[in-house]
Amino acid sequence: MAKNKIIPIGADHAGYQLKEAVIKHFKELGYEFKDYGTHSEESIDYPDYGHPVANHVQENDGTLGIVICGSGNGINMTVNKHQGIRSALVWNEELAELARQHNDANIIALPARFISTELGIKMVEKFLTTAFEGGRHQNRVNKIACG
Ligand SMILES: O=C(CO)[C@H](O)[C@H](O)[C@H](O)COP(=O)(O)O
Repeated sequence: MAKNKIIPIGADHAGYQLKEAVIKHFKELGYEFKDYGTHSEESIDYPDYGHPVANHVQENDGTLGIVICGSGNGINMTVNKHQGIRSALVWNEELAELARQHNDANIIALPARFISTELGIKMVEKFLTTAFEGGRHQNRVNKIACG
């Protein structure tokens, strides 16, 4: 994704520290973020921080977003309720790459309590720098949408 596109990011309290680390690392590389919170480790509800990221991606074509919670599941389920959102919960670099190459994922969901900061950053890097392959995958992606 082009560095001049703003990356929406949101996390719950379990993902707060990783969110801060991701923003710091990628800002140093020239990326820009819209940080939808949360802004501390005080306990909150992940949907309140996932929905704004999904809305942002829906409203800005070609944008890639990042969501983080403890397991990654709750916030991943939240954003995937939005039309046109394809969020992938990833556990290693190859899955982050495949989510872009094969699924044209537009949000990456990270399980902060189960991965290192270093791995989280590596997966985000793969996600942001890998293109959708199209071809046979385009037809499949088209068939994901329903309703
Ligand atoms: O949504 C989740 C589970 O699917 C996340 O892992 C949350 O971060 C987790 O449930 C938060 O748990 P806590 O005990 O309230 O900190």
